[in-house]
Amino acid sequence: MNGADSEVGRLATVMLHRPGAELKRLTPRNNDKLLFDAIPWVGRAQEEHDAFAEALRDHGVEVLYLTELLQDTLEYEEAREEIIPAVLSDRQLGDRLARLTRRHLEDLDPEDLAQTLISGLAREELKTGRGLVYDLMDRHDFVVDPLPNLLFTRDSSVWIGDRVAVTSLAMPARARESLLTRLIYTHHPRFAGVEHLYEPWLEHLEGGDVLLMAPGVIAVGTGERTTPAGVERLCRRVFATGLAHTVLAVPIAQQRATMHLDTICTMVDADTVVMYPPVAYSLQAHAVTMSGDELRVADARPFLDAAARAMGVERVKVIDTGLDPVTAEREQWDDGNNTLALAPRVAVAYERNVETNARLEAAGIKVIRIAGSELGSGRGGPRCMSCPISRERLSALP
Ligand SMILES: NC(=O)NCCC[C@H](N)C(=O)O
Repeated sequence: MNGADSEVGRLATVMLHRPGAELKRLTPRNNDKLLFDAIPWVGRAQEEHDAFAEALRDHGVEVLYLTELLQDTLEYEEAREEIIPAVLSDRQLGDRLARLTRRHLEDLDPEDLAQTLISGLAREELKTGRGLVYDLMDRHDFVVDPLPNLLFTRDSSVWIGDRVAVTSLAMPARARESLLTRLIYTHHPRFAGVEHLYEPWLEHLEGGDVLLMAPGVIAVGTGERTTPAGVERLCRRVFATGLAHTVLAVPIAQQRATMHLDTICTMVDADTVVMYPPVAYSLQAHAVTMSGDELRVADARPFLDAAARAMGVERVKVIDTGLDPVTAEREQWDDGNNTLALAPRVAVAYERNVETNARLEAAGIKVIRIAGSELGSGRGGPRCMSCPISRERLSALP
C-alpha cells in the first residue's frame, strides 16, 4: 500500500533520482544559483548513488527511479500536453523562442523529452533558431533550465498517510521539479486514484521540512524554504482529511546550513531523533490543533517537549551528533543529521560523519554507511535523496 505514517516504519518502496546529465550543466558561474556548493564529478556521483540504491535493495526496499516513472508518464498524450506549455511559460523566452522550443519538445519521444525536462536545453541544442531573444542569447544559455537538485527527491513530494503532497518549492532553481512529480502522480498508472494533499502553486512547502513524528503527529520546519503560510495550508488539509491531529510548527534559522528541518533533526526510532546539539534543546515549536473550525496555535515551547506531548510518550530521546562544537558543526554541514531510517533503529548515513555514526551505534542504531563525497556537493544526505512511497504503518502495529 502506498503511503507512510512515520519516519521509521519498515521502508518498502522509495523514489530516487539517479543523477545524470543535469549535473554536467553545473559550472563555476552557475553553481550558486543552482544551489550546489561545488562542481561534482558526475561519474563518481553516479557510482555513489548506485551504491546507495544497492544498499536499499539489499535491505528489501523497492527502488523506483524518477526518470523511468517520468518516461512512462510521457507516453500519455495528456501528460505531454500538460507539461510542455508549463515549461514554456518561462517569461525569459518571449513568444518566438517559446514557439520554436515548443516544436522542439513536441518532436521528442518520451525518453528524450524526459531527459530534456530534467537536464535542460541549451540554445545551441535547438535544431534551428531565429529571433531577437535567440540572437541575443549566448549559445550556452538555457532555453529550458536544468534541474540538478532533482537528486533530492525528498523535497518535491512527500507522502502523508495514503495521500501525496506535491510540494511548492521556494527556490527558483527548483520550482519546476514539482511539476514533474505532479505529472507522475497524476498520470502514471502506478499512482492511479491517489489523492493529492498539496499542489505546487500553493504557499511554499518543501518535503525536507516535513517530519512524520508519529501517526497523527507531523513536525514542519519553517525557515528558508517552507513559509508559515505553507504550514498553515498544510495544517488545514491534514486536519480536514483526518491525517493528523497535531502539527508542530518549528521555526528554524533562515540560512543555508539549516535550509530544512531534516538538516538538523531526523528520526531513527519511533521515539528517538538524531539532532544537531546546538539546537537540540533550544529549538521551539508551536503545537497546532483544530478547535471547531479554527486552527488553535499554542504558545512556543521546547520542540522536544511539544513533540513528546503530541506523540503521547514520556520523552523523545536525543542522540546528539558530535563531541565538541567544531566536530558537531562540521558533521551537521556534511549531513550527519540527515539519516534515512529503513526500519526502527536501522538507518542509512554518510560514512564521512565518523563521530555522528559512532554515536548512533553506541545508542544501538544499526548504521548503513554510504559514500557521499560527490553527492554531498549539492548539500543533502540520505534522507534528502529519498522519497518514501511506502512504509509499513506504525499505527497498524499491535
Ligand atoms: N531536504 C534537504 O535538505 N534537501 C537538500 C536540498 C539541497 C539543495 N541543493 C537545495 O538547496 O535545495
